[in-house]
Amino acid sequence: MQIVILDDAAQVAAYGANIFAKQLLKKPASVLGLATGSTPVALYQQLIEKNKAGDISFSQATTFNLDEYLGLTGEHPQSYRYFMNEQLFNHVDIDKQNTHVPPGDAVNPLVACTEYEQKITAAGGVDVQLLGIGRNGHIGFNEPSSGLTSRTRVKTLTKATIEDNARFFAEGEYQPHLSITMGIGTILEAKKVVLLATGASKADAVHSMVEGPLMAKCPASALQLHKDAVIIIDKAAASKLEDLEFYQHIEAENQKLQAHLATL
Ligand SMILES: N[C@@H]1[C@@H](O)[C@H](O)[C@@H](COP(=O)(O)O)O[C@@H]1O
Repeated sequence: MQIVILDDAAQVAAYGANIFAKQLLKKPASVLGLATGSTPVALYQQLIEKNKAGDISFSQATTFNLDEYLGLTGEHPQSYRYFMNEQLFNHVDIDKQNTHVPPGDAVNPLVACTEYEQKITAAGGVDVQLLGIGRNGHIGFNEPSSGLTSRTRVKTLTKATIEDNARFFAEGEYQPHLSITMGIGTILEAKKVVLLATGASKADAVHSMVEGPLMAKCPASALQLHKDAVIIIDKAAASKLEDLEFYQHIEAENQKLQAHLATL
């Protein structure tokens, strides 16, 4: 794991956006794995700005989102399809036909899960997967106890996740308890994964992910198995890491090496 500790959420978003921008410059027809939640919003804003400035283009890109609420259509304002349209797709030069979010209104959700996996494979697999993390260590909607080799499937949300996400729903509004999510095994097949976490409320989850044992109780700990996982966090989210100074030292050395390599 590469652990990048930055001062604040704005720096986290900028660092993450640069990874995606570089990926699009290197390979315009990239397959990008995308995430919802409040954390990636600032990163998407940066990508929109870079696109409007003509620095990057999504015209050849394909995207696959991690998850969707089961029971909501893409027109529902709390659906993740709606979120992605609002936060990114409507503002960049992407062909919406090439954007994929698991179908929350699928007649047969099990078939939809298999088809989603097939589409990812047919696209050549995900080049860079963006992730947030839940306070309980979930990635996508892979809640604690999720199989570490799981594939796209229907998952039941925990009470804690429902409560965390209740802020997006109006009082009395129907809030789904089920989702379709890429599995942990699906996520681990991305060539690179980039996880963002900001704020003190994520400090315990970040600690378990980075320094805890590999365990289904903390689904994000599965990223310890990935050969190219970049964890970008602010100081508040890093505040419970035991070896904080060591990670900062590694990153400083890493920056020096990158600067040297750029001169060759
Ligand atoms: N399914 C999403 C996750 O993909 C996201 O990482 C998490 C954290 O969201 P936030 O960034 O708002 O804390 O929320 C939801 O449960």
